[in-house]
Amino acid sequence: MASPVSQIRPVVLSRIGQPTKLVSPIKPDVVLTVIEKSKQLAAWTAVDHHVKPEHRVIGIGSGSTVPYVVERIVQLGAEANQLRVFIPTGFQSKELIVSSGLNLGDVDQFPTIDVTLDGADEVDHELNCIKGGGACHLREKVLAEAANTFILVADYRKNVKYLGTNFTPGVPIEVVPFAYAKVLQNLHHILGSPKASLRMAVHKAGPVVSDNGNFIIDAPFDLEKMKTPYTIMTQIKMLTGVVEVGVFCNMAQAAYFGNEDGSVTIRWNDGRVEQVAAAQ
Ligand SMILES: O=C[C@H](O)[C@H](O)[C@H](O)COP(=O)(O)O
Repeated sequence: MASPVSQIRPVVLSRIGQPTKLVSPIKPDVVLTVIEKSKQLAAWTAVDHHVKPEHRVIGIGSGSTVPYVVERIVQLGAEANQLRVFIPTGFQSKELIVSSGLNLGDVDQFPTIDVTLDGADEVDHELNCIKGGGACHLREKVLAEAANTFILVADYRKNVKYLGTNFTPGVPIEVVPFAYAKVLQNLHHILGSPKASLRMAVHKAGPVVSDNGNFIIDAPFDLEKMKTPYTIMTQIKMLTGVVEVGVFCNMAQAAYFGNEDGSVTIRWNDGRVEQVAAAQ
């Protein structure tokens, strides 16, 4: 299948007296700042390491880092991708897959995925992570579980010792709408998150509604509690009305972090940490 972005070339914006700026072809309105460049480095390197020629079913996550995953996959060429099917984690990644000319599938057709690549809001040294800053964590967790290999991609700000260090809105929790007030009450008074709140939409009156028609609660916990993410995750998940919790434990094989200096840090689930030069 021909891809509209199969001939990706970096776009160089240059005006007299101004520094040259790289612009991503897949995000043409985004000048590659250090942070954007870091996301791209992580994504490209992860694709180079984990998307193998024999892979046929590939999970595509959500967020602002994942477009660079798709950018690199498209660079593999139409021939490499023609027998592949790409599974989205929500509306955004579905649009990304379709607009990139890649074949779209769904996890109910392909419950086993070769590799899923996804972003994260924060990742600790044991590869536990917070996800759901974009309200996509339910589908993301399903695709992470369905994958033989689950890989995280992020910029250097997400590489932390303990969850909740830089990402402060709290743990994203998807809840069925009619139960939100009760779940909030339980978070405030039983689980120790007095500032837990319903996520409100920005350009719409009322709450954020997920791709699954549910509400999202953000529940910040103190750092001591976040040092045991599995416990927090299971306690929240036990609350009636909770559909999924944006804490992922023991799921990722590796996390790729693009750094400010152009290198990439790779954390593996066996504790190894590697520093590699960026993908070209
Ligand atoms: O719901 C959104 C997802 O979990 C994203 O993968 C996460 O928020 C990270 O997004 P970004 O790459 O934009 O930081």
